[in-house]
Amino acid sequence: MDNLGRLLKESWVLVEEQREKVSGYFYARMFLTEPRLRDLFPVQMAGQRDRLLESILTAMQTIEDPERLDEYLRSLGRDHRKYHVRPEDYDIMGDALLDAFRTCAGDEWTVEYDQAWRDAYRVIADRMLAGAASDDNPPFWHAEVLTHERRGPDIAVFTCQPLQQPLPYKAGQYVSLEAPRYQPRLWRTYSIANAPNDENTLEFHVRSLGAGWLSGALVRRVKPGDLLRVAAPMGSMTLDQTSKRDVLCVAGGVGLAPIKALIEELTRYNRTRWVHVFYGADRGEDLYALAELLDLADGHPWLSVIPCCGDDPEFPGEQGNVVEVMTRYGPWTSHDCFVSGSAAMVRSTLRALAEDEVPPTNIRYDTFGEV
Ligand SMILES: NC(=O)C1=CN([C@@H]2O[C@H](COP(=O)(O)OP(=O)(O)OC[C@H]3O[C@@H](n4cnc5c(N)ncnc54)[C@H](O)[C@@H]3O)[C@@H](O)[C@H]2O)C=CC1
Repeated sequence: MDNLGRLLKESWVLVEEQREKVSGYFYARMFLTEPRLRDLFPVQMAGQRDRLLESILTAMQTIEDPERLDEYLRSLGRDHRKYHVRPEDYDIMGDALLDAFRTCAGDEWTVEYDQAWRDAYRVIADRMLAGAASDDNPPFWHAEVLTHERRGPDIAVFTCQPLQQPLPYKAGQYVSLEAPRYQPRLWRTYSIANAPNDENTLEFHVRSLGAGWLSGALVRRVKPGDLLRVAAPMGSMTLDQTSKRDVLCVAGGVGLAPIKALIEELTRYNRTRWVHVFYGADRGEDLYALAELLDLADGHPWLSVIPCCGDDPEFPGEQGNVVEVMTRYGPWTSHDCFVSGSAAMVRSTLRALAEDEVPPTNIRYDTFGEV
């Protein structure tokens, strides 16, 4: 690791236990300096606070992979066009962030750490600005909800269609969504669950265990005819069409969404690569898209789908969580691996694949900064 990476990681340790304090201080300082920026954020800030730190974490996790970091920051910049952020706002945010770190870290914060974050922030801001400047698409798309289907008490599958122009993306990517009618200015990321198609429709799978926030509205309130806003696509969990390796997909719960998009994409050109999909949920009734997956497997001999349940002894398929089951079928050493689910599930899968000695470059996942 180079010196900058070391300084960032060392200094992060001083603040990581105090994330809430850091983000509280950051937003307070930023809104004090530029009250106009307050209007970009939702009335209730509680669900918003972690977003900034998640992005910083993702950037730090990719710092040793310059190509991935560059693409991540550029797409984050494209995504941030939805806020109508001005270049000078980036300076205000950078000052507020450094101030928050300094205040929360206390005496152990050094001049070296300060300079390291200043340098890193400059790189981050420049790449995000470059990403935003090179994007000819609108800052966000208005999309009309076409279908909305509840699949159990907490899960919905819905489709929408961008109105002004198609939204170009790659299978496996995710976007920020806003439902202005129900939760104005509250943007959250969701993976697109279908491969790009001629009708330009986008499918989403959402689970919400509580009543509040955006997922709650998307599951329980949104209906056909509603308008959503969709920001620029992001994410690196995409297929390399030139790869000859077989494919392993590991999906936990609604983490199936990007995996389903990848499978759809593969059905268009794949003839030669074996594709194994492990799809896990706690109970059989939570495997909300199993029938569709099995239909796809029926039509494509290269595709096998292995459903599993961790908490349903009556389930006729595999028993155990998706990582345990996938491990039983391994090793996966020479596969291209795609992993999607909760942060804990992704972490556990990465550990299992490391034991199989899968090269990290053959593993794709997007965790929105949580792993
Ligand atoms: N691109 C991505 O990575 C995406 C991630 N997600 C995330 O996927 C998650 C899905 O949530 P739910 O549907 O509620 O599913 P869930 O969290 O109930 O988990 C479903 C299954 O995943 C496995 N699993 C979960 N935690 C595990 C662990 N620690 N170790 C081993 N296996 C584990 C188990 O088989 C479990 O039955 C959410 O956190 C969501 O944010 C959703 C869409 C895309």
